[in-house]
Amino acid sequence: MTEKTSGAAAPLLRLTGVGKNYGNVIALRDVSLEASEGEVTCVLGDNGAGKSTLIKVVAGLHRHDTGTYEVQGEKVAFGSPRDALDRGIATVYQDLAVVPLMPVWRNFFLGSEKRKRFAVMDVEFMRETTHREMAAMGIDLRDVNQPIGTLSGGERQCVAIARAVYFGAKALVLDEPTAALGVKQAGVVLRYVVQARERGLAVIFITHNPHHAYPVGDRFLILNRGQSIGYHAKNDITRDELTALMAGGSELEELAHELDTTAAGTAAAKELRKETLNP
Ligand SMILES: Nc1ncnc2c1ncn2[C@@H]1O[C@H](COP(=O)(O)OP(=O)(O)OP(=O)(O)O)[C@@H](O)[C@H]1O
Repeated sequence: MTEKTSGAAAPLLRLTGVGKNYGNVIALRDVSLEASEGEVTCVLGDNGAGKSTLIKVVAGLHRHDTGTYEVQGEKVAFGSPRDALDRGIATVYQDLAVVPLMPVWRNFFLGSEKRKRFAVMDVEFMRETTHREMAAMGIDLRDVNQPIGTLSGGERQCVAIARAVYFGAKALVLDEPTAALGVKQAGVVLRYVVQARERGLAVIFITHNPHHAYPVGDRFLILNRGQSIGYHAKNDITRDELTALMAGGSELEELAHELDTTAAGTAAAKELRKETLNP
């Protein structure tokens, strides 16, 4: 477990025994997690595991029904994403709310435009700032005037991350930022995740890919059907163990067991077990 030198200081964000129902669907049950400055907490889970619901609680879109949510040691129950943002919790969704035909800098400042006297937009300032902030995160944009729609998916994610950092986020919640990306682009985004951590943010990184989570994560929460099936610090778990847990360990064993009833099936079951433990 990565011990913080700050000793007794409360983590930036802490969920304890949180539950959330949609009518009689239990989307989350008794889930706990912490996110501290300068750390990446990964939340892993398959479809329907409860990842989106967890994000919505953290981001202020939904209130939790049970358990507690604390920010810097203070209990909160956000009524809207604005409340969460006011406490420094910024969420970057996979389907980024960008205006594709507008320049990168306009998207960077969208809704928070810098103005000079007589409400005239300070375009120069916004262009320079966008370029500088992107460079600080390790991306050298040739032209901040280019429409954001011309950037790659990975670069667009990076603009959103840089923007959140610039506007003072203390905690950054990333909703499957690498899901729709190829290996190279995913690598670019992972580099940003590390950058955000280096800049002292508490990062919550939602993903279903243990190969993306493991290299950048400090803690790992694995969800399955709304419940935690593991919460580990990096030095408590290997990448292979994380992958096996994520693959739904017992479910795969069940699948292998079913396959293992004929000679041909035995070979496939063996393969499946091997795959799960040594991806
Ligand atoms: N608005 C809703 N009303 C009813 N049930 C819901 C609602 N949103 C989610 N659920 C249910 O809650 C459970 C958790 O869903 P959630 O979307 O949080 O999972 P997820 O891990 O994000 O999955 P995915 O990766 O497929 O988005 C699922 O069984 C889902 O069907």
